[in-house]
Amino acid sequence: MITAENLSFTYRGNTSPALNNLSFSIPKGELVCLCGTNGSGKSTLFSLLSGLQTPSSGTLEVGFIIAKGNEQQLRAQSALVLQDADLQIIGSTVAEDMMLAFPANDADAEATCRAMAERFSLLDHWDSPVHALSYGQKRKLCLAVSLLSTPSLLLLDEPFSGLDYPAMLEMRSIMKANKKLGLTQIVSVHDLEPVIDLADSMIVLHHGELKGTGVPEGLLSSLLEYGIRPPYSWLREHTISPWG
Ligand SMILES: Nc1ncnc2c1ncn2[C@@H]1O[C@H](COP(=O)(O)OP(=O)(O)OP(=O)(O)O)[C@@H](O)[C@H]1O
Repeated sequence: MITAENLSFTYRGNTSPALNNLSFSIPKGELVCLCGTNGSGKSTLFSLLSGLQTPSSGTLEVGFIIAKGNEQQLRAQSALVLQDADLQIIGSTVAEDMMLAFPANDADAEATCRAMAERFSLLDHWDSPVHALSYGQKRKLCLAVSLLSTPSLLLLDEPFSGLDYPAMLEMRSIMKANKKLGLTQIVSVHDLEPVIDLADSMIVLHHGELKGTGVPEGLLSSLLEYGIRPPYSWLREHTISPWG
């Protein structure tokens, strides 16, 4: 369970808050669609949820970890997958990038990493230099590495951007599999189409304010007001059609 109560955050040197007085809760295992226009505060919320930033005021509880004050534990339990894979990959090969998630003396590390590489269809690239991977493969590598730490919260920043149709289908399959495993996932998107049918709930941000939270059906009609385009099936006949 994730709970935010009157959560606010202001960047150093800024006069207005990037997030202002947010209160919401997310049950364990949900897939949440986080949406808002550019600058609405999505990345900032991810920074707080992943322990990279500390709330300026209010509280944030992830599992039994309460920020502020426990950001280190928050970092251990939340996995943030950035939109730009090149900012996240630190190894020189797929194998090295994955193995860096474990201490050097961990005897089980290679088997665990190879199993994860297989799940993400990266095993054939095990010894490939990371610069030789495609954009989509790099993004899968980041996701695979983030899951190696068995997080309880997965934060995906624009996971569909730049992916082709088969890769988008694969990303959806990964999310569905994560959901089956009971992993809580928050997915930040500008375009709702490829994910809204998988979402249990939504969080809508606008200029750092929370404009809505709850099941998609209760929020989709209000989105245009905040510069977010509802999915086509909702505009046409107020339904959420399976994407694919
Ligand atoms: N490092 C920073 N220093 C100062 N202000 C920042 C910083 N990062 C973000 N901001 C400001 O905080 C507000 C929220 O930005 P944030 O990046 O969280 O929005 P976002 O919803 O993720 O946007 P986008 O969709 O463009 O990625 C914006 O007004 C932005 O200018």
